Amino acid sequence: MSISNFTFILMKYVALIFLPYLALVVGYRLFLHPLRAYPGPVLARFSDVYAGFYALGMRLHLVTYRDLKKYGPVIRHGPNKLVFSSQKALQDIYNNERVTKSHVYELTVASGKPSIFNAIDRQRHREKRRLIGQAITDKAMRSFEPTMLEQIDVFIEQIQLASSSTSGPEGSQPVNITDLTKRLGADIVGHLAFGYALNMQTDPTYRFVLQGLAVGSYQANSFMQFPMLKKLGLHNLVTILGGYASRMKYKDMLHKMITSRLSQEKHAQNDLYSFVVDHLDLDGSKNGVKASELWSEALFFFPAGGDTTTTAMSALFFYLAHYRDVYDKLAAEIRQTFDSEVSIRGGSQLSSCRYLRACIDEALRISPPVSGTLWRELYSDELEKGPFLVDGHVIPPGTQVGVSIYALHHNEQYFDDPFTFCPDRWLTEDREALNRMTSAFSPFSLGARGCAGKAMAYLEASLVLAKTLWRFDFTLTSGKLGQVGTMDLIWFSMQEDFKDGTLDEESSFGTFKD
Ligand code: HEM
Repeated sequence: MSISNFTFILMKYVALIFLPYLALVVGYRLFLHPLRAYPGPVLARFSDVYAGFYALGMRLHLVTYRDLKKYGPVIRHGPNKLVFSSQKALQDIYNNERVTKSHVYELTVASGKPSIFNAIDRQRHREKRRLIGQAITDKAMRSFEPTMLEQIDVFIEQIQLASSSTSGPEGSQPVNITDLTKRLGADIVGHLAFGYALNMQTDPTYRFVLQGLAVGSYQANSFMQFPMLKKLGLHNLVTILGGYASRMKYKDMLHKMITSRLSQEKHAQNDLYSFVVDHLDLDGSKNGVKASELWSEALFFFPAGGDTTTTAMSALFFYLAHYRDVYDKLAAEIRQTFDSEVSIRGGSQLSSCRYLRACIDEALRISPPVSGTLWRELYSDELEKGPFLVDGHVIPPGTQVGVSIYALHHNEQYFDDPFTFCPDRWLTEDREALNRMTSAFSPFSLGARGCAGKAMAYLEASLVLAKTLWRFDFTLTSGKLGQVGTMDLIWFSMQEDFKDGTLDEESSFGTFKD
């Protein structure tokens, strides 16, 4: 028998077995599955390909928003997935001791060791949270603040340098503020996690890490939506394409950071190591967090604390440049509160800047850095203890549930005119409206798995904004660069839903003047 004949017969038998199997699976998921009555796009009701496709295109949060509008407040967005968009569901899912992160988080575990982010076991997570959380409490932030301020001062100097390097048509050179905030975010986290000066703001040597982080987050997000991608070994492909040299460079950097820290005295830096070293389970007798695990936890700080805060700051600059009235009001508040740039630091004066806080909250609402659906499921030992209820729906065992943060933050039931950047909404005297909004505002998620670094995020964003506005006047760059980051409406026919001026890309250009 020739090879081509053999291949043909093989394919025929594969088709004969595989196609009926596929038909059975699709039929079961559409007509017999416990979630069959929930509406949603047909493809999503029987396959994860739907969510996977949009996750790969980085549009899943927008599509989820559109689908919730189209199909109703609870939709089936995967064979075993339900997405909700109410504040009641938010409480029932995330503020619930019976619920844990979904098994898809296991797909993000690197080198076989779960971190605080992807530890699913209740006890294991509690131990990690108790330990790691110590490095990012309000108290820890007060010790770390001088280091953060030093880095922010470098950031201000970098804006100064970039805007004055050559004169542009408006008298100063346009600056891509997103690039600068990314480097700042990573430098701050490098100090907090490893007590190490990566100096990405001033020296390009370690900037390759930013690209690696972006690929890592993209992969993790895609795998969680479409687990088949990981099963097919896509991550190996990325590693191969990324190349041996960059992997070696990364390992070398990690090695340097760890050995440099270990060569110093335990409490020489205000960093993660110093905050937790006395509580590590050094000999493995207490079943606690071991020294070897600490460095993987530290690595998680880069996406957790770097990427998110950077996105928030980038969004803030974007909206301030687009909403001149907001910009003027904020600049006036900062300049009236502080009489010099050096006096800007954490404390009562900074907290008294209510408009600043309102601007940060509004940016986190309109462009939440974590914008997707954070999947959860019932702990297996809770199955016998009574039904799992979410916003009045009894959730069948094995179902992953979540609330789309982006959709909730743009839900008109909670936020009037949700696509308008309006910090004043947070300063309303109307208690009922304020309570309604706060109940749905969840950029940091909530409950036991909510963000541990909230205090750090607010401190960093407040200091960066206050110092930049104190030193500079900035405007949106004119011409094409001024349009960077604006929503590309071609993707969907939903022009009525999304207004021009909504941040889409993670980039925005501004023109800065002293
Ligand atoms: C604006 C900035 C930030 C936003 C919007 C944000 C948002 C979030 C969200 C939504 C989660 C839950 C993720 C999930 O359930 O899968 C989370 C978890 C976490 N975040 Fe943040 N975050 C921010 C900044 C930070 C910073 C600065 C740190 C400090 C390093 C940090 C540390 C963590 C940690 C350790 C977790 C895991 C918590 C756990 O599972 O116990 N975050 N964050």
